[in-house]
Amino acid sequence: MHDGSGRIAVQNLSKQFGAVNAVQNLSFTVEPGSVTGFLGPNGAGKTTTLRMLLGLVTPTNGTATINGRPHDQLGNPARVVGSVLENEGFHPGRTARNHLRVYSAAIGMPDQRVDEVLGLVGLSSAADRKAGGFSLGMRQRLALATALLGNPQVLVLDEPTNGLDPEGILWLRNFLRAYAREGRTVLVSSHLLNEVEQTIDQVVIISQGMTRYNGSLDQLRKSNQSRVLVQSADANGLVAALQEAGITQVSPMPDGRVAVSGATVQQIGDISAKASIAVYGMQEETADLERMFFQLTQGQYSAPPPGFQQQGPPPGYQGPPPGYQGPPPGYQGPPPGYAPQNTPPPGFAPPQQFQQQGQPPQQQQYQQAPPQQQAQQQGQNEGWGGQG
Ligand SMILES: Nc1ncnc2c1ncn2[C@@H]1O[C@H](COP(=O)(O)OP(=O)(O)OP(=O)(O)O)[C@@H](O)[C@H]1O
Repeated sequence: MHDGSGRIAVQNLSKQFGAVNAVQNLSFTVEPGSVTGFLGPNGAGKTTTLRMLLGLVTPTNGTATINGRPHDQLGNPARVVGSVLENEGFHPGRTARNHLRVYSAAIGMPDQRVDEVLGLVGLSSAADRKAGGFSLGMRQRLALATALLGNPQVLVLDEPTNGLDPEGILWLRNFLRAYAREGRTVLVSSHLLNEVEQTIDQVVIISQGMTRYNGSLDQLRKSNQSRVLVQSADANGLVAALQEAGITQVSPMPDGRVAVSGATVQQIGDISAKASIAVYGMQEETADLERMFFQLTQGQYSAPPPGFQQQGPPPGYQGPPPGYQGPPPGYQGPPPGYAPQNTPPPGFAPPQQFQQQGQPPQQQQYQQAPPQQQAQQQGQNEGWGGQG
């Protein structure tokens, strides 16, 4: 039997598809009581890892367990773990209620649970509509309702914000945080840190199939990795001089400045003086979370997000706080082959979040759960438009 701990443990997990190393020696644990973000750029190996955890793909090496057991040894797994993976299919001619009844019967839950989960995801008023006519956001909710049927201790969601409008994202955030507060385990994958940043407390960051960071989001935020922006008489000369001195995280910026990580202002000043390059100014800049995520996963982006290099420190910024002690615990170094890239190659498509900015919110297409169903949510879900 499983140990009932709610813990997810991934140990030395690898998956090779022919020549593709989709996941390489990945290890992390996810504890109950918090929402953990499983983050990495497109193709990092998130879906493959989750599919191994859910028994849908056989690992080449290593183990992925829930409650100390692989998925196929969980007994009635739907009562332990609920999941929503990409491309969930529904019979288009079947109503939401009937779809849920089929699944509910298959895992031995009473029909009454169907109405409960419809209420939990705010689909009660659409219960008798055919799933074929549902919007993407509604299909996401129906998939979540299906995952919740077994009242599982562990919830695993792959890119759950896809297709949700801002209101839906807020609703999902409140729902997941409340679910975790009940002592359950929630693991949510995303390639967009900013979409899950306000939802998660713990984070596992992977890139190129390997773990880059595993720890609390707060710790990552507080680590204050900084860089120095240098205005000099000769940017190329300064880059060469710094690299010769063994400082490798050096990137010329479009505005003529040079961004340097892993070196102090004094070191940079000494190196430029030795190379006889005049320095007109230096600014220390603390990394924001988005930039740290980018740094941790940089090897896999084809180019930095637009504006990435241009960001300056906020007004009033006075350098890193006293006591800065380097990268956070859990940081496992830059990806192999990391090389700063400053100019997007031809055909560069910016990450999705930048394409999405400025789009009008979609019209709300279904109704807030009635009060008695909200009550069923044990105070956890504040409903549409609820406050985070
Ligand atoms: N069935 C498969 N056969 C061959 N290669 C695969 C298969 N599934 C995944 N891959 C490859 O494994 C790598 C990791 O893919 P995966 O879908 O796990 O990444 P991901 O982090 O979930 O990406 P995304 O954010 O785009 O969903 C990719 O290079 C992908 O092309």
